[in-house]
Amino acid sequence: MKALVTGISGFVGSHMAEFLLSRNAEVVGTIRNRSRMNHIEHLGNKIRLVECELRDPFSVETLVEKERPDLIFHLAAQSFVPTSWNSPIDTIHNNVAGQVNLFEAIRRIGLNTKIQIACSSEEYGQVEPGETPIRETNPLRPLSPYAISKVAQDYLGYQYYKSYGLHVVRTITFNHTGPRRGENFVTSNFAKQIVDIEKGKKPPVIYVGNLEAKRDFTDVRDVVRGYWLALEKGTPGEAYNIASGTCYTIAEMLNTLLSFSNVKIEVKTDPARLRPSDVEILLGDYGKFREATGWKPEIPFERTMEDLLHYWRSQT
Ligand SMILES: Nc1nc2c(ncn2[C@@H]2O[C@H](COP(=O)(O)OP(=O)(O)O[C@H]3O[C@H](CO)[C@@H](O)[C@H](O)[C@@H]3O)[C@@H](O)[C@H]2O)c(=O)[nH]1
Repeated sequence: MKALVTGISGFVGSHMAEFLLSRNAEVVGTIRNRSRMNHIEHLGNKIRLVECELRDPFSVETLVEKERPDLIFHLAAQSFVPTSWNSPIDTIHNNVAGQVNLFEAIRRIGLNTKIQIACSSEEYGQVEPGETPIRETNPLRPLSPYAISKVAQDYLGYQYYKSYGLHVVRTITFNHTGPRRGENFVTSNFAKQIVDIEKGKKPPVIYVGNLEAKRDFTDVRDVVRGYWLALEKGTPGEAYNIASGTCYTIAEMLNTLLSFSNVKIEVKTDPARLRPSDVEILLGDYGKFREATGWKPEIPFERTMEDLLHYWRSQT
């Protein structure tokens, strides 16, 4: 079983690679010339890396023709919401063109590859009272260029299944975190600030943005198991929420992190961390995915938060 992971050097990609190796899959991953390798160095020659620029159709077609994977986990993306306001066209081009190039390559070469695509709960955007927990049937009211790029990826998955019969499974993943989460994202950002304070690298002040937002966090290690099950048992063309079914305010998430540390910290709002529009609440109903695959989250939120702090403590 050969699995291709796009974005293998990223946060989710590195966990996906570890999971696939535990299932004895042959793992090939795409990197770009500027990719950082620190998340996958420990995997050594257990995985094979191929340089591929997903925005370039020739690069993608060459890769797909040569590798002919059985499974694709399409995780490469510009995934940070604030960046999408600074460079909306780049986010949309990167996320949408990369996926179209993959789909077109599979279709033109005529492979039966099963493809998981990483859609996002950001697509739901403005969620009205009474709509939580959010089901896949909820209207999409995206609130950022990033969310728009994910709506496009999501519906391209639907369209390529309907038009050409491509085996695409659309996973709509709610927030996920754990060791190696990039430091821009809120859980890692706060964990790293706490660890920097513990190590005396910065004064005991933690800078924050909107602490009122509510998010549904799943451990990345549960998420990648979900992606595997999505291709093993999911129905092509369908969209599935992957979530924990519980949500916390960002303030509660911060307090959970602080409960694992001894430092006394002052919390200050940094206006630069506030967004033009922020999604107020994301709380997912994963019943459809559970029904189809048997998946449920196994790692409790507190353990994820503690592991994240341990991760940052282990970094120099
Ligand atoms: N990044 C960040 N966010 C902050 C901060 N303070 C408060 N927040 C709030 O924390 C929430 C989560 O922010 P992020 O961690 O940046 O994630 P996101 O915008 O929810 O997007 C993540 O989840 C999506 C799925 O819903 C993913 O698709 C996306 O790639 C990303 O992982 C947002 O409401 C944000 O305003 C801060 O200092 N930094």
